[in-house]
Amino acid sequence: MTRIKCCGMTRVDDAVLAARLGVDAIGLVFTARSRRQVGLAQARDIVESLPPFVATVALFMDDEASLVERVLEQVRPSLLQFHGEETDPWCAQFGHPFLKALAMGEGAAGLSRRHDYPHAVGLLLDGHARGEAGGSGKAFDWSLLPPVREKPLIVAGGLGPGNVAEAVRMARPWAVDVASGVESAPGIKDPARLEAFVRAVRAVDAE
Ligand SMILES: O=C(O)c1ccccc1N[C@@H]1O[C@H](COP(=O)(O)O)[C@@H](O)[C@H]1O
Repeated sequence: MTRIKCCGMTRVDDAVLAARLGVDAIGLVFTARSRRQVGLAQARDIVESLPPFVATVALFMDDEASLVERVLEQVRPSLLQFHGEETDPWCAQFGHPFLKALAMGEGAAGLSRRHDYPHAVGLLLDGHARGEAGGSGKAFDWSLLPPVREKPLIVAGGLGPGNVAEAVRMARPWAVDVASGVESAPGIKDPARLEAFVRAVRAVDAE
């Protein structure tokens, strides 16, 4: 079964709906480089609204270690996600499981960096170019995913209800991750689009 992460949650109601629809993980963006940035109290409210077995992922992009530490202490996310130029030892310093995002804007070059992160529990391949923020709605060539995977691979970037089935069929990833493709505005999830996204993934899983 393909896991689903819905990133850039800013409202309790959206997170509760995502959980009800069967989303496996929600993402909370703490970097100031995002239009979906949440504060600590807002993030804690969202995390506390979730039922058991829905994972929470705290996203950073070249942020200070002190911010990551505050989030770990006050929000207690299941996983960290690093979206910038962070190195493997830097990401590992928190002693908390993390995903490392690789920018797939230059195609296979991004994928070649997967060997640089031995401590990551998974790699998130996003369509943005190196140095750019994610959450931009840019897709990459899903046929680039290698057949042999040392770690879980998560496909992100430019996914939505209309193309996620094709992405899953082509790439057979561990999980898919979506932000802008299920929104009516940055950080505001659209219930119909979110439901259609989950349905599309589950339909391919059932094929
Ligand atoms: O969502 C953001 O605002 C964001 C900001 C900075 C780095 C990463 C960000 N989001 C991640 O990007 C992927 C792809 O987003 P989209 O679906 O193309 O809009 C998203 O899933 C987040 O993991």
